[in-house]
Amino acid sequence: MRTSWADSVAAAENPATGSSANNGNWLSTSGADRSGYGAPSGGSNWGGGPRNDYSRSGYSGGGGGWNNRSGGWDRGREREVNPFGDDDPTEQEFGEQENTGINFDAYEDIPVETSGDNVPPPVNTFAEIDLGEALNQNIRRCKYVKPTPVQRHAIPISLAGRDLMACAQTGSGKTAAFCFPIISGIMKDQFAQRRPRGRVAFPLALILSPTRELSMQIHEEARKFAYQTGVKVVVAYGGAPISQQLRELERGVDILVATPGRLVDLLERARVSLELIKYLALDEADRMLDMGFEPQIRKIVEQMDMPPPGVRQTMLFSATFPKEIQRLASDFLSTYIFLAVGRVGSSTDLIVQRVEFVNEYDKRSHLMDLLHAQKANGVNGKTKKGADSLEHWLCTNGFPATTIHGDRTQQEREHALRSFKSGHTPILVATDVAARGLDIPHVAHVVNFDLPNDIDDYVHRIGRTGRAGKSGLATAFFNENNASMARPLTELMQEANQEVPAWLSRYAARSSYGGGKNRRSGGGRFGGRDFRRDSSFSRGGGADHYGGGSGYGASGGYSGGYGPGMTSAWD
Ligand SMILES: Nc1ncnc2c1ncn2[C@@H]1O[C@H](COP(=O)(O)OP(=O)(O)OP(=O)(O)O)[C@@H](O)[C@H]1O
Repeated sequence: MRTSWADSVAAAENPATGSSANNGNWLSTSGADRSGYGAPSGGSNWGGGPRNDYSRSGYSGGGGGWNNRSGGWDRGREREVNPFGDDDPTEQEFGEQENTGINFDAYEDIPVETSGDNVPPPVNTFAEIDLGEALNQNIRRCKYVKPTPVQRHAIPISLAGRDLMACAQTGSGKTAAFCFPIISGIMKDQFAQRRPRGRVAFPLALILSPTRELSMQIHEEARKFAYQTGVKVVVAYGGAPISQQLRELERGVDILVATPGRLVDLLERARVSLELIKYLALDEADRMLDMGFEPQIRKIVEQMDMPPPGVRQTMLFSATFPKEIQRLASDFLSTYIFLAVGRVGSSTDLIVQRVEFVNEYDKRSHLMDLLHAQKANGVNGKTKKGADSLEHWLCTNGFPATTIHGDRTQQEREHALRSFKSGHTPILVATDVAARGLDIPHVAHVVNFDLPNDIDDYVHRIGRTGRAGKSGLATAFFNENNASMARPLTELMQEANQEVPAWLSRYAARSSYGGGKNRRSGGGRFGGRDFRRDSSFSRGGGADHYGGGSGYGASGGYSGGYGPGMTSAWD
């Protein structure tokens, strides 16, 4: 999969789609391999936490023990395509190569903070968790040697049936952190096999994400994790023919991965019912609850037939969690645990961040210098932008580029992404439609050609590099127009032990926050901090309560080894 350019740069400009900031950024990639392989699991007990079982019509809740669900994946009538693409899955399963290139030790000293009542203790290995043999085998196939910090904490919490708001660095393995408990929960669920099949699909789990490409990616990952478990994963997103998605749904679905718009469409056509949802996961949850998506999410979660909080289990994940969004999100949760793991690649210094002062009219020639330098280093770049013109300009100047933004057709978007991922086109110019979640191996360089207006958007953009323990480089072009970013950028860089140019510090000293968006949501080393810790938080009446600072009682059903109710430790 590697290409002539060892790595590539993707640039993204930001014309319209998606979130608040409509500026550009750049990524770079070189395709190829990932991660490492993990020791086989042992098999201990389930978390056995205080999750309620929900008695719905005909649903008797899950019994104990493993449910082989032999008929689960289309009840044995269809052959499941091997998502690993190797026809002999036993080969390499317990393979020699483990996680080449991955430096997960970089995550070892990441700060972790949890708050809430009776927080289940973290695990150190996958072997400590009984996820079921089929899932364990897939973990080995994925070459995951050991859980990343967010997985170490989030998986036991979710397996114990607890609601969770988890804030963890970009590229740190959040997808698996919510997929594993969902898949193993469904595998254990006796009822799962007895659901009716027909025109209306009744998924047991719903995973929502803000962009089509991210939904596709989560679907691909989840299919790997669920391979041969009997758990069926289906994806539904806009811009693609609905008929095909309907056919897939009719064949049966356990986990539905969807973008909100297409899901609302399916619900309104009465082709999907959320009545049996046991697990709800929102990826990029802060984005899903900002102004752009909140009404659709409320409609899906609160106004259709989904079981309420406390009946279903809800998991919210993102690298950033502003307090005002946490407040909104708490409507969806019941007695939840807040988990914060580090910030960006920041604490681990995985991403080298540079800021250069570049006047608006100089940006293109500056970019050219950057790309030439990168090429000379044997590294290549791709860019994408709401910036077809930037793409065109790059191409005419000898830098093969493609672009992804909301004005392109879905087919064009997918083609651009494939071309960039494979290394065929080494530069991707992108808008914020590609800022979140996309996991493209070997992105060497993210260039913020136009800085966003929101520091959290910056965090997600630069997070397209420096993933899964690898190092990365991010360059931002800064000028007078970005004055409001000076202070949050300076703070973020300081936290991440980055060199802050003196001129940027001077800008920061002069500028004020002006309130709102760019007030840092994190507090220190985290991309978010439990808003319930604020003195202004009212505890009145709601289902949620916050047990900060307390110890754990045996009543939680856990067998020892608990930390304090709120921990702040270097993991
Ligand atoms: N335990 C593990 N061992 C090795 N690699 C892992 C492990 N868990 C996840 N990965 C790999 O790490 C990469 C990043 O994971 P993922 O895309 O889930 O990150 P993320 O936290 O969701 O990032 P973002 O905030 O950008 O959405 C993926 O390529 C994934 O396969």
